Amino acid sequence: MAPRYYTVTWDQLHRDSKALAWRLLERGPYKGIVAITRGGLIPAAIIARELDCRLIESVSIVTYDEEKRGQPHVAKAPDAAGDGAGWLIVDDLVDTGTTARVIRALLPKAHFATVYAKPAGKPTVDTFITEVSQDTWILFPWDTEPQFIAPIARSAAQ
Ligand SMILES: O=P(O)(O)OC[C@H]1O[C@H](OP(=O)(O)OP(=O)(O)O)[C@H](O)[C@@H]1O
Ligand code: HPA
Ligand SMILES: [Mg+2]
Repeated sequence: MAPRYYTVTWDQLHRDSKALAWRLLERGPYKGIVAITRGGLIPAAIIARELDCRLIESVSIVTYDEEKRGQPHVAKAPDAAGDGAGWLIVDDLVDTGTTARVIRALLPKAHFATVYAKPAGKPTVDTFITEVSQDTWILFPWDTEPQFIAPIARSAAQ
């Protein structure tokens, strides 16, 4: 069966990331933010701006090739952040929780936040904003572009 899609625009991503920043504010301050590249980079930048945090660390974990899941691979481990105490980890979403489990093993004491969460990944995340069903693929603005779509009447006639 073709996957369902949930399209996120830049504007929506900005608003949802700001909503996450509001929720995280009461738990702070944080020593710094660990962005999980690449998907966590833009939410992390928005949250860092709102929390007035200028220390940003990155971790690169590669789990997917487009929509196909593989074995998680740590392409870049954190340089600072120790065991994660006082640090905030930010990613765009948790899906199966595979990436989250790897980052939690690296930084067990950090607070882990994502903008979006699917049910299977929910137990691995401390704070998130919007839940999306497991059979839905989230289309982020950096993976899409606006294009011509035929009128409904024309596509329905085919
Ligand atoms: O909960 P999971 O099933 O692990 O899925 C979530 C992870 O998958 C995506 O990253 P991806 O591996 O596609 O790399 P990217 O961020 O560089 O696009 C997404 O950005 C999360 O990091
Ligand atoms: O639903 C998703 N959208 C984009 N990237 C992802 N990586 C895992 N799940 C997803
Ligand atoms: Mg990612």
